[in-house]
Amino acid sequence: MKVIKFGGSSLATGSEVEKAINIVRADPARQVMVVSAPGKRFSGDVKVTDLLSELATATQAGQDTTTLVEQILVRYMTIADHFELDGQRVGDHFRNHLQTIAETDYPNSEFLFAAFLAQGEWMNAHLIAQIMAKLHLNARCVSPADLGMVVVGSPRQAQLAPSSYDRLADFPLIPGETIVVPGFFAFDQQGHIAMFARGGSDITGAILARGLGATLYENFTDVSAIYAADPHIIAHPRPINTLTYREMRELAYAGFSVFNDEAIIPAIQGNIRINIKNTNDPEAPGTMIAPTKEVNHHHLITGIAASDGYTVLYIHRYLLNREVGMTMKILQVLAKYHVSYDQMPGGIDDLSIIFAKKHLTTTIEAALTREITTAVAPDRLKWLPDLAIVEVVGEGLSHRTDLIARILTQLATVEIAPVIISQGAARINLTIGVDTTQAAAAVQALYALSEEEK
Ligand SMILES: Nc1ncnc2c1ncn2[C@@H]1O[C@H](COP(=O)(O)OP(=O)(O)O)[C@@H](O)[C@H]1O
Ligand SMILES: N[C@@H](CC(=O)OP(=O)(O)O)C(=O)O
Repeated sequence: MKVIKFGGSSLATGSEVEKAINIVRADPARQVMVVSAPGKRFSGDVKVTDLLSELATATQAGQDTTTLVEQILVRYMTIADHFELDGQRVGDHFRNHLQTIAETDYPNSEFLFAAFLAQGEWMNAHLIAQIMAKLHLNARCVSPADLGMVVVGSPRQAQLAPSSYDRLADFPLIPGETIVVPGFFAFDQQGHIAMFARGGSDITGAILARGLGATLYENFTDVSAIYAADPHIIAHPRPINTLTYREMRELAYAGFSVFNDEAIIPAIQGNIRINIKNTNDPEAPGTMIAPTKEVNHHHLITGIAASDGYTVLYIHRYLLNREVGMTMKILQVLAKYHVSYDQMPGGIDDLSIIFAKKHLTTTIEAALTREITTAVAPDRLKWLPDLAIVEVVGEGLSHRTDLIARILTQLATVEIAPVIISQGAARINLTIGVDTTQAAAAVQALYALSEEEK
């Protein structure tokens, strides 16, 4: 059995949904179809999930939401029309459904927000199951709750409760039948909707692949492969045949938005290979994400990713490394404000804590400055805003002693002086912090190096 997930970029229009359904019917092993909400139809278009985010905000503010609701519904009605389903009926059904969502009481605004955002996937899964039934395919929509998925934690960034896997293992898949499952959300113990992180339909697919014992997790999107660099930064970058889980996780974390970084974890736990493929070119082999691979000696650097939106807190104090418990005191302050950090490189007298900006506010920054100053009395403490992380990734990075030197020299040739450099003992990635304005230039320079480095 295979789990097959289609991203919003593959389900934005009726003709794309048709391609997706044809891909599912081409292989009877594709018994579990996970769907996202309709994505952008053209550059500048708005994803349904983003429209739902606006709807949540407008509903909370007590504004008139009629136009916004119709803007969302027309996306589904157009897809229904493509298959000669009654678009008006689909629209009426979903309008009532969104009305119910708006009238429900939620424990707080976070739950309300999650409940609204989840509806993009909910409506798409219901519509696609109806379309498949009209096409005389044996398909039905199954909710994450019916599968036994239960989530815990923040309603906007939920995690699967591990006990879900016991229930998933007992879910009876029927030979010859495809279940259509909405991605991106599930319910908590109290029955409230909670969503995974944005891009989280990939996570649902990976959970189902592990929990239902799939032989393969196929992830269909709008590119024919994962490329060695973001195609928005490099024109026609080199496609990658195989990535290891570790490589994918590092690259996804640092900007390869084609696959969600959290979604690799269930695949690792279940030892399930992931095949990224193109809905518009389903015969192309795509990229395989696997536990191990043969190192490509022509390209020891597998990929280069960049992501902006980071801030560094730099703390300097002489003999910092001698004082037992110093780091713990800093971490206690972070824990008090529920702030997680991304990385913490350091020297003998200083520490640099890298935060994703989305985890900070000006109030939190001020509180951290105040309390860390009290806790460890630094000689110097300063915030360095506007950091981008450039991640150079490859299982082969340790195969040449001069590779790290060449990476840094290459950056120097384009006059980029890294703010931060960090390499873990696994030696599969080099993290380079640069000013946000230099991120694209750094990727271009390092991609050129990865092409010439033999
Ligand atoms: N290294 C990369 N290789 C391929 N695509 C990438 C890469 N980095 C970023 N992307 C972008 O990821 C997009 C696919 O992700 P996304 O739009 O989230 O798809 P989906 O809606 O199918 O989940 C591609 O269209 C491409 O612009
Ligand atoms: N629709 C959700 C979940 C998702 O995974 O979407 P996509 O598959 O289009 O990246 C989002 O936009 O975050």
